[in-house]
Amino acid sequence: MAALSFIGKPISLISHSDVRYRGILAGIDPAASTIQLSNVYSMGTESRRPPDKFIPPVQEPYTYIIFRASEVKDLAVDDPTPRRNVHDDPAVLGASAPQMNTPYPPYGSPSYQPQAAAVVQQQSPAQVPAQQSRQQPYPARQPAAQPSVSQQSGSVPAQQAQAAPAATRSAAGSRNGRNSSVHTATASLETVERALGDLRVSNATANGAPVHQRGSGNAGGRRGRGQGQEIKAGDLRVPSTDFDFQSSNARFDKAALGVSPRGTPKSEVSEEEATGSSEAKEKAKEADGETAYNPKKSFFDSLSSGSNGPSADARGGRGGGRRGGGRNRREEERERNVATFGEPGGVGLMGPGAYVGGWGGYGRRGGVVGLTGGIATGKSTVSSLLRSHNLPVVDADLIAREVVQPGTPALAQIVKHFGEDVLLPDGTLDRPKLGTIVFNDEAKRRRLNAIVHPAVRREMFWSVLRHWWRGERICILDVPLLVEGGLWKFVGKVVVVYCSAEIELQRLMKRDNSSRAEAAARLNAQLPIAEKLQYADLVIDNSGTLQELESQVVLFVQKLYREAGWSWRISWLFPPWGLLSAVWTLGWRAVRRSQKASARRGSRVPDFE
Ligand SMILES: CC(C)(COP(=O)(O)OP(=O)(O)OC[C@H]1O[C@@H](n2cnc3c(N)ncnc32)[C@H](O)[C@@H]1O)[C@@H](O)C(=O)NCCC(=O)NCCS
Ligand SMILES: Nc1ncnc2c1ncn2[C@@H]1O[C@H](COP(=O)(O)OP(=O)(O)OP(=O)(O)O)[C@@H](O)[C@H]1O
Repeated sequence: MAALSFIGKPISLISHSDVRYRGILAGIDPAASTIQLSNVYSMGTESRRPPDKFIPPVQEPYTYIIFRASEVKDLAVDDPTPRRNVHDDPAVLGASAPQMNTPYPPYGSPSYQPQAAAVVQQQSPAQVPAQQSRQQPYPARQPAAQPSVSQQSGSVPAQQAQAAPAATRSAAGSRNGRNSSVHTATASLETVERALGDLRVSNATANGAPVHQRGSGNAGGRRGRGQGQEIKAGDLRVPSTDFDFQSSNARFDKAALGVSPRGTPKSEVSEEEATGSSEAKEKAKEADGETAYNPKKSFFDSLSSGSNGPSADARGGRGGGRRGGGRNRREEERERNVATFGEPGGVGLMGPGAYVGGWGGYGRRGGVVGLTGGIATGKSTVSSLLRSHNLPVVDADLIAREVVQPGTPALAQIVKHFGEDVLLPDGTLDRPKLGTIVFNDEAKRRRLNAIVHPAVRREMFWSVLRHWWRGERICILDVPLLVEGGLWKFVGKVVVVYCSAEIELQRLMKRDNSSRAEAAARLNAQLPIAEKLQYADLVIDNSGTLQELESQVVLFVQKLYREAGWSWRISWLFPPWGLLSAVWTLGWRAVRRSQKASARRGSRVPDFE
């Protein structure tokens, strides 16, 4: 877990071939014993090798490279300062435009492979159309051809390239022995994790910050993670002191990923697009090329005040699909929610302003909490835990099932666009069949989204209002596409349930009993988890055991309740106050976002963009 805390940090990695790579730590896969970096620059051998064995740097960044841990010689967390432009460096003759918004590309694409044996897979962004790279962060197939040294030789003359750039201090440090941030990863991922774990401890101590003991404490970095290695129930210690989420989140350094939150989410298409009018198609094109947030397509901006909710008997649905157990659980939870909060449709007096106002008074401090993550990172598991702590959860997946029950307008639209074939004999939606269609065809998925999402939004809106009306001070929105749909801007907190893409894939395959290709198709339909981290106010790291997850959730709940305090009551009793504070909250968040964005612009380390 300690090593994972460096996800999102700039890393310098030296392979046994003496090539140094700089990139953002995007994942560590204990099963495959690999380390993934994104936005990677190959710095070449610099002066670690004699001139006749010199390998020059490559100017173009690679969207990602996966390294064999056993072939990693040195690993360092790069000091982001000084912030230099590559053009300031005498070694650099020229450079491509900084890479923005480049998540993991498809593993299966034909790609050039760097020479170092440490490299398992890599992808040059130039070879991946922006949209494709966005859409296919995870491989459905195995990697392409092996490295070619000649291809790697960049246009930088050896002599110039040999002058080690100033920004490569940590690697230089490793050459000259060791600087404080360099650790040797001799032969295993465990060692890499330990090195990072030790580094974390030493950094915290050096900064005067307390070294936080959580669960199994720093030993977490040393124990084998995941892969069924469970800690005994008796080993689980829930600390009585408050968990320092702030410093925990600081470890998931969003800015270090170098992708502006404004730039990444892919907006959803409108209902018009589903009908395929030319104007709508134009809009869809814009959406594809669009990098900035588009309020017209954001979640709440397209809210309708009319309820289009499902009939009471819509609940329950087929449930099964490919993950029957999970769905049954959701349905049971839904039953409990209904028992507690009643059927949808009761509250109709307040518009969206009141909704935000109702929650906005403590939006910053809890209120409506957006829970998201990648597919199968554990959102539902976290939701269940939150419910067991009596927190109300509005589940977008569940609502998405309700709004397509027989007799609903959304189902009629689906049949119109996808044909009767997507119906089962009993008239319900054949979810696995539709899933196979839409997760392998982006246009069709967007069309489905355009049909289903507006109905989901409306229902979620009313659902949250009901919770507020009933005096719930906290409401969790479990929305897989929170970031993609733009809703993240309208919640008080964004909580991302994280695990590495590989763990995600493994859990998805296991849960759905699906092939790697099927699972990858689903995973690729979403923004990569590493990118979602950038939107997080809090990260729940679900890379470890369920017990570890549970202890994080316990602390998270304590924090939520404490932060919610009492001030929410004012908003509840006096809605205009709620409205005002909502405006304040949203304004405050917008200012924070733009401050962060300009800070990022001002302090950009081009190598990591
Ligand atoms: C395609 C459908 C019929 C497949 O149903 P199935 O029962 O196999 O999957 P289920 O609905 O349980 O979804 C499982 C997970 O897939 C992911 N997912 C679902 N839909 C989408 C989508 N349109 N885009 C990206 N990821 C999606 C989410 O992480 C979700 O948690 C169904 O997912 C669907 O109707 N999707 C469109 C509605 C939607 O976007 N739902 C997500 C929350 S609003
Ligand atoms: N810490 C863990 N260790 C092992 N398995 C886990 C852990 N957390 C979750 N799982 C399992 O991983 C699978 C995915 O979890 P879950 O269904 O909660 O994910 P999700 O994010 O809600 O998925 P989706 O996006 O499809 O809704 C489930 O089978 C769950 O039991």
